[in-house]
Amino acid sequence: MTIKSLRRGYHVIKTALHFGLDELLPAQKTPWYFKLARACLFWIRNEHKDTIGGERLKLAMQHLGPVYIKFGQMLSTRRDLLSDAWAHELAMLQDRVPPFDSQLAMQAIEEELKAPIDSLFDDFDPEPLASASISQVHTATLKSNGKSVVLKVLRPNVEAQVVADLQLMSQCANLLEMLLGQGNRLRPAEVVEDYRLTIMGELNLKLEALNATKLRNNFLDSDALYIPYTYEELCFPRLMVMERIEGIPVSDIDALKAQGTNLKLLAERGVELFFTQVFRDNFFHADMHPGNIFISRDHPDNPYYIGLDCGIMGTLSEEDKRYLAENFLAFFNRDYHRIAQLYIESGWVSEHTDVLAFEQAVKLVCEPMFNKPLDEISFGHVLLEIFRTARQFDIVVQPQLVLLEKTLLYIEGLGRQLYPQLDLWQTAKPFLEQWMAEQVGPAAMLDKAKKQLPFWGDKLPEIPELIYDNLKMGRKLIGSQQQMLDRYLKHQHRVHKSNYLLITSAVLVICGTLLFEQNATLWPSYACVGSGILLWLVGWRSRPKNRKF
Ligand SMILES: Nc1ncnc2c1ncn2[C@@H]1O[C@H](COP(=O)(O)OP(=O)(O)OP(=O)(O)O)[C@@H](O)[C@H]1O
Repeated sequence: MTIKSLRRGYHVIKTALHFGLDELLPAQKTPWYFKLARACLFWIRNEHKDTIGGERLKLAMQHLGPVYIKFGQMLSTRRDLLSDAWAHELAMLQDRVPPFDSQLAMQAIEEELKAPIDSLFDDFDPEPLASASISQVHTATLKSNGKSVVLKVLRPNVEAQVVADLQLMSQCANLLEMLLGQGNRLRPAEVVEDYRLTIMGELNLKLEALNATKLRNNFLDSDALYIPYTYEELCFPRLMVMERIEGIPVSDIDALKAQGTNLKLLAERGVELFFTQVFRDNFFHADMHPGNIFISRDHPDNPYYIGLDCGIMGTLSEEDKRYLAENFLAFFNRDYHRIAQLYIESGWVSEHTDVLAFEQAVKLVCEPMFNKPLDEISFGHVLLEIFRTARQFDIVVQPQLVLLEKTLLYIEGLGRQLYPQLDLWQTAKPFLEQWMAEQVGPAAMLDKAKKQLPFWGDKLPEIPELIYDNLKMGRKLIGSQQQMLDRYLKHQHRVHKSNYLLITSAVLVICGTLLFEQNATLWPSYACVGSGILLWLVGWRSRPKNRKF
């Protein structure tokens, strides 16, 4: 631990105590040494006694800076762990932070490009277009084609700051886990690990550029989503250059209305996009907060989304996808038993779960939803509530499912904001039904066979050789089996012969003994015993040496 990290640690502890976060721990679970340590820091007082818990946490995170602000934002999406009130407070955290010095930005850009900015760009604007917790965005014109672009550059030293803060966070999380006990539903260590994966993904802009290109290619022919072009040859871990887009922020409903955007179509397209990304492409944008989504200004009657910031993308396994689709369908068919079964079959909950108890719990979650009009039912909330329920049954929620549930909540929230009567089921059902039919119908079989074709194409030339080798091996096998049989028969023959001689010798010895007692002449008796001994010797010698053949 360096002096710097000790100072940072002290700053974090001071902030936590200053906002009274220690008082939020249940008193009965706080051990004596924790209370003693708190008493030793008596000069740091809780100055927010009148503020409620969620708000105190929000203020503390705001005070601690960008890494904690982003952590708070992520935490706000873990509604399976936090109560709605706390999640609501944390969702209000804004990571629009003051820009950093343009000189530093330009220096970082030139270091990555290994060339002066004006050798590649015209009109570079030192005034940032936007400035967020991790990066800052500047506009320019690309010299080679005259197109408007943006340069997204990481904040100076942001990686070191993130790593140091993460280390501290995971130490605090481990301490908290110790205080609250392993079984606590907050699972601080798991949450911090989840955050680590998320934020580390955002720290590599080269990776973000690759994600953006992949998503762009998936939707090249789409009239629902546009992803700006990234100039991959100008993308590096700390710098990303992409096409500049013009759009209306999706949260600016007034501006969307003013230009006559077809909001119903837009909301429905949002749901379609989600299902297409998850089920068709298995590659979904998992950071769809309103700051990353813009709406086209052209043809507002047929509007499309513009997506930015592909740092966090999600994928599901084929199995998870199928279980998820079946889950949605089972939910709308009110088949709670099937939902419970699906959770167990998929391995999302332990196989030792009491299915009936779990089914009852799922029913308690789902049934009230059906008393609502369809346009008020929320897939995201259903999934969220089922996760919360499943936690009581010791579910290990897969990170990719949490990402998906979070994205679904965003999409739904967005859709309902755009068009409050949005009927998610009507929009999603045809898609899901078609997808399921494609998975299990004859077309799916044909498709799977088609997918196997390259494999068989590869293996086909080897088949005659394999057949020849197998036949040869078969012939050898028959030959060796025949030899084994011959050996066995010979062995049996020797065993029988030896047994016959031994029994005969025993009979002759017995006869010789009887003759010896009854006859005055002794030679027949000696002859019997002698030939008996001779036969015994021959029989003993002809015995097979070992029992194996
Ligand atoms: N291609 C672009 N064209 C126009 N503006 C852009 C473009 N890319 C980013 N911006 C602007 O910069 C802002 C920040 O970009 P982005 O969301 O990618 O950064 P970030 O650091 O990942 O922020 P956060 O993760 O907090 O959302 C966007 O909200 C948008 O206003």
